[in-house]
Amino acid sequence: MGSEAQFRLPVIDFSKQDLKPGSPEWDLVKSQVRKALEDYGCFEALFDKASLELRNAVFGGLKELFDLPLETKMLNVSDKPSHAYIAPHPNAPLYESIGIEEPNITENLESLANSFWPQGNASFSKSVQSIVAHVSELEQMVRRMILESFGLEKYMEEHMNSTRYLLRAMKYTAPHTIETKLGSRDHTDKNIVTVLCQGIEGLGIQLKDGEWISARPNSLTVMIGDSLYAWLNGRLHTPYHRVMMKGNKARYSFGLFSNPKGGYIIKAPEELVDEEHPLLFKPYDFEEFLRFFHSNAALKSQSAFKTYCSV
Ligand SMILES: O=C(O)CCC(=O)C(=O)O
Ligand SMILES: [Fe+2]
Repeated sequence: MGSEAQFRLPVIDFSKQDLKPGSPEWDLVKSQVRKALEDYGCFEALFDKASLELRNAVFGGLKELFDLPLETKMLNVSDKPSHAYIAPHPNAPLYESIGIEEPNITENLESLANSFWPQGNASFSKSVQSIVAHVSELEQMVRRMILESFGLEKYMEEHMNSTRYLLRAMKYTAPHTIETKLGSRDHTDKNIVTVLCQGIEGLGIQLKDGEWISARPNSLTVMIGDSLYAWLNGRLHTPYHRVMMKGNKARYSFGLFSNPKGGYIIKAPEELVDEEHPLLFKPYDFEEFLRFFHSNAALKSQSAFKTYCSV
């Protein structure tokens, strides 16, 4: 990990002024997105609206957040285990994270800031609100392009309305070592689309041939999760990824995850199922799957997702 030559993810430019559905620029980017997601399951997005200045302001806010006492961070309670505060754990001693549900709703962000800081934290709320607005715009463009590229326009509204966002902020403590240490073990994401933003290097992505490559420091990485893989009946790739750490710098990152809403049944459209492409997954409810994922039964299986809903 770590040498320039390894920064080999496809890079796709979303910063063009007139990137509007139907324009030639849109169609060009759409074909790049489709190809990258078939081959890698992810790509690096260039998106000026989520500027470096704004990202640095967010990372500054996250540092303040993670510097709070443990008892304060534990106040971020949620009935969903993956949405709450996760403290460093013997299996992942460098990692801690905080989930923010529906961060695109201003009141959610403000009530979170109020639970951490007695007077709130206006600059934290403002920068997070702004990055979420831009990154969710990018996420929606990507999904729109994916559906269009498969000729699934008639499902667009249903698909867009069947998800909600989760923002997860992450801190990886510096290991103070020369050799690399595991920050977060290899996994595929369970949701629809993830957009990850890292302040410094550390994110590794596994290629289809098993080789690991690094995402660039300061990059925005867009990747596909298991639920979109299932909905598309396996047409795009879901990449394994992990975080490796070395040296003396703490690493901050955040991910905006589009998650299927509870109660919505994920089922591949009939257009994607035929003799050549038999149905891969039984229709399922994401929140029921999450309950299975956090149960003991899931711990025993290689891939909880496949155990839960493979045909
Ligand atoms: O910190 C990162 O860059 C990766 C985090 C990740 O893979 C996840 O939260 O699912
Ligand atoms: Fe992940």
